[in-house]
Amino acid sequence: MRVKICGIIQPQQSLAIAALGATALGFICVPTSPRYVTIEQIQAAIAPLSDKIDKIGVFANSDITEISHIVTTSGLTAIQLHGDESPEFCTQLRQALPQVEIIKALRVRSLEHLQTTNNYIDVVDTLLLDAYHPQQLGGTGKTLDWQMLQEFKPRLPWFLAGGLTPDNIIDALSKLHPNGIDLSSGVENSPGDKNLDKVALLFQRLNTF
Ligand SMILES: O=C(O)c1ccccc1NCC(=O)[C@H](O)[C@H](O)COP(=O)(O)O
Repeated sequence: MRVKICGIIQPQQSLAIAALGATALGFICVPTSPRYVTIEQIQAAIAPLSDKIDKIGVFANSDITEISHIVTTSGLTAIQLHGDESPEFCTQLRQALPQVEIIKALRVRSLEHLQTTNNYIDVVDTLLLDAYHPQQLGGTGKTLDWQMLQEFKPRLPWFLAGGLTPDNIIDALSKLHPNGIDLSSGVENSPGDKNLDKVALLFQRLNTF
């Protein structure tokens, strides 16, 4: 299973978190986020990492020129679209960056809204389900309604996100079967400052599951 730790700011934490077992690290390229990182910060965080680790840039409603510039200059290997990007936008992004994994995040508002993931099946590689918050785009610590996801079995691999912590992860995985999990605030001291003891506890719990 893929394990993504998102919202990394400090280069030394990226190496430590990869060493603890993360398969993917997320870098927030959304300027309004307290976890926002510049191209230079991403380069510094990515430099010591092995090729096996996925380096995911998180964007929200950015244009293709900007995404392409950040991805190609920083060394990111995947793009997570966390805003209101349409399937048409995803198709154009694929044409611009054919080698890069595209992950479409959906901030799930309702069961009906969840069905909109069907529109992305042919145009992205991976889906990510996050919790909806009226004021914040992500990193909210808010948990999804797992009951609502019981029947969610898309044709694409998917990440479960939203309020996951070392304390609730086993409960989540005993109810749902995502291909990956994504944690941010549940393993932090404060936005962008990851708590390595909590990250270690997460992998300890995952290893016993
Ligand atoms: O984390 C942010 O600050 C953020 C800001 C704007 C768009 C997306 C953002 N995060 C996206 C993520 O992938 C987070 O890992 C995801 O929302 C889960 O966060 P959390 O509930 O804190 O585990």
